[in-house]
Amino acid sequence: MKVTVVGAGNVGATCADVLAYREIANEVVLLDIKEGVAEGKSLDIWQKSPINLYDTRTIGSTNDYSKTAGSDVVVITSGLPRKPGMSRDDLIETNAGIVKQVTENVVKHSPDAIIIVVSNPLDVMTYQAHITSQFPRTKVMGMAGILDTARYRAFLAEELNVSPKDIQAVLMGGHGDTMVPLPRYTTVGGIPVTELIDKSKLDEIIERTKFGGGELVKLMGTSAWYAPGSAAAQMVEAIVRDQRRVFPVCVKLEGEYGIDDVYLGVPVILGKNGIEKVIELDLNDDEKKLLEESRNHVKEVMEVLDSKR
Ligand SMILES: NC(=O)c1ccc[n+]([C@@H]2O[C@H](COP(=O)([O-])OP(=O)(O)OC[C@H]3O[C@@H](n4cnc5c(N)ncnc54)[C@H](O)[C@@H]3O)[C@@H](O)[C@H]2O)c1
Ligand SMILES: O=C(O)C[C@H](O)C(=O)O
Repeated sequence: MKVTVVGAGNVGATCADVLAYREIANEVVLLDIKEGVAEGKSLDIWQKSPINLYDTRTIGSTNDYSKTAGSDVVVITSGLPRKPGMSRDDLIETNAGIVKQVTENVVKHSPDAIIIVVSNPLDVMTYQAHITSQFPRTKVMGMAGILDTARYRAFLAEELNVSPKDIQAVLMGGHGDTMVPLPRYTTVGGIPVTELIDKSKLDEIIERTKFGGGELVKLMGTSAWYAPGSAAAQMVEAIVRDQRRVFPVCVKLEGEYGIDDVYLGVPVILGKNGIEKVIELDLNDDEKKLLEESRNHVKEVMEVLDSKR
């Protein structure tokens, strides 16, 4: 299996590193527009192989897409990260151009690839990759739900003083402040979370999760990369190993949840064909309302993109 990661910055390099040391692919190509960066980082990851004992070959490229040819999966992380005081949507203009240009090259050299978008604003950049590639919706998706859910699970594990491994949860909606956490579908070792934590504390954790990306931007002056890079690698793994994992993933909805033509995070089954199935949960009225608000927000930003095309 061959995987390309476009963008050798914080998220892309982390993703390539996880793909290599977990031997998720035989070959990982890291590509960046900045001279030497991708070559340097992939060489560094390769030189770590005798220490960490893996044989995934990592190859770097300065914007030479011929090296990426025939990739099975392409992860797009290229684009600006936000700085303190910015929203993800503020990145739209610059990143839409970058994602468009990158996707055109990906399609040319890897026409059968499955594309995973990471660049922000996530839902709308997934839309951009989809319209540029013209690939079926099952093969163009965005990574955000695994990350948002991981933050929620980590905060819950800390509060309950239990292993994060035992917390199962699902979050839906756009990757932003309107994301929709679902306490009804959150369990701790099979026990509904609502039996273990009081409502006000759970509400606090949900609020912290919604602004989890911003919390890190404020601390570091740029956005997160360890969890995002690992989350993207986990999606790649589910595809290349045909694991049929159930993850929240950003996908174009075509009537599911009563929503058409909008890119939103929903639970899906992820396997060798990409999105194998969109899972439709039976949401209650409050949850439906939150999802509708999230849908409206993403749709507005999609319209901004449409107006600039
Ligand atoms: N979906 C998520 O959950 C999530 C999480 C974290 C970050 N992000 C987003 O991912 C993106 C990358 O974040 P980062 O922290 O790695 O940023 P970064 O600045 O560290 O890396 C971005 C890289 O993209 C490269 N690049 C820019 N234009 C390019 C082009 N046309 N072709 C190839 N490479 C190009 C840059 O040279 C840079 O190395 C940002 O948009 C950020 O907001 C999304
Ligand atoms: O917050 C950001 O800008 C980056 C990313 O979307 C995140 O949630 O960490």
